[in-house]
Formats: sequence, C-alpha cells, structure tokens
Amino acid sequence: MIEGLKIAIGADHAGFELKNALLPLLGEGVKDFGTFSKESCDYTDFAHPVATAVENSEFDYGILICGSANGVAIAANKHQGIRAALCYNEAVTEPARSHTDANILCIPSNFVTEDQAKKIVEIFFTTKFEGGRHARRVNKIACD
Ligand SMILES: O=C(CO)[C@H](O)[C@H](O)[C@H](O)COP(=O)(O)O
Repeated sequence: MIEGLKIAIGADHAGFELKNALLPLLGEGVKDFGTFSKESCDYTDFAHPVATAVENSEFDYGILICGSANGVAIAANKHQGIRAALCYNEAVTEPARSHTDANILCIPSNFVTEDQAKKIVEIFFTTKFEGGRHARRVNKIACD
C-alpha cells in the first residue's frame, strides 16, 4: 500500500480492469479519472486530465494505462513538466524514477500481467530520483 502520496490514475477500455486491480494499492490519496467501464473509449480523454492534474501540482504522480501504453505516454508527454515513462517490467521501471524522475507511470495492460503491474507500481513509488548527473540531463529535456 502506498501512503502519503496524491496519485491521479486513468485508463482507457484496455486498461480498465488493470486500473481497478491497482486502485487498492494506491492509498487514500488516489483519484480515479476513469474510464469506468469496458466500453470502447479514447485514451486521450484520460491521459490529458491526469497529465493536467500532475502538471498543475494537484497530484504528486500519475498512472496511465492503455493497451500498449504508447498512446497515453505520447499524450501525457505533451504537457509541460510531465515526464511520462512507459514501464513494462521492473528493470525498466527503476531507472524511470532514479535516472529520469518520471512523474507519470504508463503501464501497457496488453503486455503485463496483474502481478507484474503491481510490482511495477511498487518499484515506481519506492525508487528515489538520484539527482546529480541525472538532474543535469532532466533539466535539459525541456525544449521550449
Ligand atoms: O494501446 C492503446 C493506444 O496506445 C489503446 O489502449 C488501444 O488498445 C489501441 O489503440 C487499440 O484500440 P481498440 O479500439 O481497442 O482496437
């Protein structure tokens, strides 16, 4: 269980069931931005509100889920100050936080099991940004 963090979570139809499976892990600070059924929908309608909420510092972190996680990651990364990382296993999730200070976790529901996704969430929220040379690089990401 993750405590003391405000987390915004959203998913499209492909990620709906995985989102529901992850919600109990996310503590009292979680807000579910939908979708709320398996009916077909557009990942952008959830990626943008979650990214906006993190961008505006209303939430500490976001989690976005769609089938491949490419759509939600591409949409979220359009937002100022958002570093949305596509994380499909534990090994790639650790540097998403420690090296690139990701603030939105993007999980591909079609390519991970529920158990793998739970481990990814645990790694993401227990790994600290290392700073140092990585801070220099993160500071050079913005191009506007
Ligand atoms: O992975 C996705 C976008 O990156 C979406 O979740 C969908 O799975 C994908 O776009 C396929 O859409 P469909 O309407 O479910 O065929």
